[in-house]
Amino acid sequence: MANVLQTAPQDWKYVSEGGATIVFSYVGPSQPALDGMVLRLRKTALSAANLVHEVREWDFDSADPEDEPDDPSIEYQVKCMQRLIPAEHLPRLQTVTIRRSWLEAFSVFHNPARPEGRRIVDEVDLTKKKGVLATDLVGGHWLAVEIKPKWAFLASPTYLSDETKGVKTQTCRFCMHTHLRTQQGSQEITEYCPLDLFSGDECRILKAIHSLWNAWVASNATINNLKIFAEGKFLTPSECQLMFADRHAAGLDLKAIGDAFASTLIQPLLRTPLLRILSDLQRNLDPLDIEGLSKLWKLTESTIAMQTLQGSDSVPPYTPLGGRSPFFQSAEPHISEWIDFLDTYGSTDRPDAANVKPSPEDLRYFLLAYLLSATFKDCSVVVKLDFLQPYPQSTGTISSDSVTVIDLDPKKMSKLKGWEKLDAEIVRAYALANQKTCIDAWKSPQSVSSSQLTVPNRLS
Ligand SMILES: O=P(O)(O)O[C@@H]1[C@@H](OP(=O)(O)O)[C@H](OP(=O)(O)O)[C@H](O)[C@H](OP(=O)(O)O)[C@H]1OP(=O)(O)O
Ligand SMILES: Nc1ncnc2c1ncn2[C@@H]1O[C@H](COP(=O)(O)OP(=O)(O)OP(=O)(O)O)[C@@H](O)[C@H]1O
Repeated sequence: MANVLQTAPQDWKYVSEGGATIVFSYVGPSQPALDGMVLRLRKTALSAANLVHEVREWDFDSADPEDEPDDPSIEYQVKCMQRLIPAEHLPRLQTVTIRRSWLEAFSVFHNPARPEGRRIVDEVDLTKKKGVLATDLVGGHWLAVEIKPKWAFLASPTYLSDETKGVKTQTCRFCMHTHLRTQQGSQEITEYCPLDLFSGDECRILKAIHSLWNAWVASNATINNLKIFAEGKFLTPSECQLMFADRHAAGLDLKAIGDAFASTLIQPLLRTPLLRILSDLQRNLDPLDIEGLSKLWKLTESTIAMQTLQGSDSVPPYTPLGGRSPFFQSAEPHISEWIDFLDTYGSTDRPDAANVKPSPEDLRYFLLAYLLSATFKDCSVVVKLDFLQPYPQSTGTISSDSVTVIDLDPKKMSKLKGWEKLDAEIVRAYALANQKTCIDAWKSPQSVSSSQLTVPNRLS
């Protein structure tokens, strides 16, 4: 196992972070186990961190790292993701041991490099004894473009309510969410629509790239849907000339640089099978929509309740979606259950979304499927590119396309309730808006005409 405890904080360089983790690339003295790798560490909210500092100041260095399981992303990738995504599109991951005193020094050293907006809400989780070492996708002699594409499909109408069907089958979730965010005061205005990026159509993918670029420029690189790195350096628009080989960019304005960027990025995006794989997975794993899933939860609960409490008129209250139901298994899935789920998902016996039964087995299947779909809706794609030329050329030093997917962490059952609430909020806000039409290039023509999931009136 690579030993990061023998490295100093200055042997690492801050790369970037998301809501849950923070990533550093190794820049210290050459050692085969660490060269070309990044360290991905879990974060914790500052309030939670303070609580832990107070209560458990004493024992972290002495605790045995073996007592802590590996970061869930490792097992999830090895046992699940590798069955769904070809290995060449996944980074290599391995577990490493860390220690509180090492993390403390590390965190103090690197905190100033973090964006203020992140620094005031969370910090490296000092209680963790394990981190993840991964292939460094941004740190070499190339341009790395990271796109967080988000939701790739329009909801299937099958289980939608009459109130939401019109909206959800016309406008994609990302565009509706952008509208809500704008209403809530977000300055990050974007015209990007994921359905363009996932369309497979050159003009539409170019449109998506230009929209991402414009939002990147307008936000001064603070949007989370597009990040650009040159030799590991996170770029802002004022540093765009670093995207070019030599000094070709001199005299080019941001519009011309955006054109060069789009005409270079379009090639790997058109060629890679990864976008289509992600879009198919998202769609196939979420055939019910959160609304259908919620109806299935209620119906399953009421069906079992009525069987259990035969003859009784008293109807139990519904457990919120994803909560602890007394009527069926609703715990967070363990890795062995994920493996069984994937066996079923890959078989001909998988439950039919057009004919869902209110049984604990079908419900459990669609719950896990939804969680897995959520992982693919929230992952990012990193594309390795040659440095730009002012006028696009077909030759390049990066011989084969490298398009890799990152952030494939498992999502938790406990998120379902929040997702249901957010979905309702997004659609409610959008119903009053001037609705745009998003074109889903891969929508299957057949859809079931009427909902099979009717919650009994007295229970709805
Ligand atoms: O709900 P969404 O679509 O806004 O996605 C969240 C992301 O917001 P985004 O829309 O990309 O700006 C959000 O991204 P940021 O932290 O805002 O960069 C997280 O990825 C979050 O996942 P988790 O809670 O860290 O597991 C994401 O939450 P999940 O819905 O994937 O749980
Ligand atoms: N293997 C890698 N090589 C280089 N950079 C990486 C790698 N993995 C992650 N990063 C960088 O670190 C950032 C944070 O990682 P990641 O997206 O996995 O975090 P997260 O907290 O899970 O994100 P989210 O908020 O989407 O849940 C990424 O956006 C990317 O810029």
